[in-house]
Amino acid sequence: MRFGGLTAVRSVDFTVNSGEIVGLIGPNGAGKTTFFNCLTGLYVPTEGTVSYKGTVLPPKPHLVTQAGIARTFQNIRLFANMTVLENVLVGRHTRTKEGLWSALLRGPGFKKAEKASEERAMELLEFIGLAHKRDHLARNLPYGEQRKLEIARALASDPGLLLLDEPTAGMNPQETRATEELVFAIRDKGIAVLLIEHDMRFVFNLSDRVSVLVQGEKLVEGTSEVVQADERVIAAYLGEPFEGDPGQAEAAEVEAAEASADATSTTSTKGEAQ
Ligand SMILES: Nc1ncnc2c1ncn2[C@@H]1O[C@H](COP(=O)(O)OP(=O)(O)OP(=O)(O)O)[C@@H](O)[C@H]1O
Repeated sequence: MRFGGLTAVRSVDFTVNSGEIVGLIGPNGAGKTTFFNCLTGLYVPTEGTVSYKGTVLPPKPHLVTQAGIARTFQNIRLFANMTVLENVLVGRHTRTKEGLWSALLRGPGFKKAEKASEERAMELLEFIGLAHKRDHLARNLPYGEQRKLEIARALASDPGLLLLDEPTAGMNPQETRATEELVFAIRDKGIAVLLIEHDMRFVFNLSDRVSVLVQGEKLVEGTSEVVQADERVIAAYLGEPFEGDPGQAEAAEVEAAEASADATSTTSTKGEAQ
């Protein structure tokens, strides 16, 4: 995927199998979200294709959802002034066959479909533990529940593959643990999960396989153990391997941090004086 002169994702060949949880990690700007956007039809890749169950997908978001791939976004994208139930029902629309006229006339076919959709939405709310809040406005939910609701909305399209973009961003440790259980439960339903995450403990704990993107290219892919031990990953992403006298290295880091803090406070003092 190229943007003008910038190649954001280069020759990334990537497969997710059913029943798998796969983690996609990499430093900021590595191309992870761009890769998700290519998979879901938000971007039309400059070269290459995305296939689902052996069929090449047209790069159009609604067709990708219809085919069986659903996603959440890095930032919450709920309908804040709609209820919890309504938000899930919105995610259901790709699976209802009733057309516009039927919906407008609210004929018997529409009412039946509406009832079935509502039942399915309630099942999903039970599954994520928000059934008791069905009539609450989305904006009034605590942050962790809003993220859960996004996942329920994505599940409402009955996906075979769920893409989660930083599902634990901004969560406290309890919410993160609950999300971990939720992802396992989703996998246990037979849905494949591909997730972008910066929380390394979360990603290595959950994933059957982890793929590392660096500057738009796949650096390494393997089990959590393999990836965590890979020298290139440690150097490029997890931090330099620890070498030499720890005392000296620490002292140098503290000195550098103090020097930069001094510089910042001098600048801000100057700023205030002006
Ligand atoms: N629509 C766009 N137009 C131009 N450049 C873009 C566009 N989207 C992404 N990029 C660039 O592509 C590169 C990859 O960005 P991307 O957001 O995919 O990285 P990321 O790995 O998801 O980062 P982060 O972890 O910070 O979310 C960056 O250099 C970014 O500036």
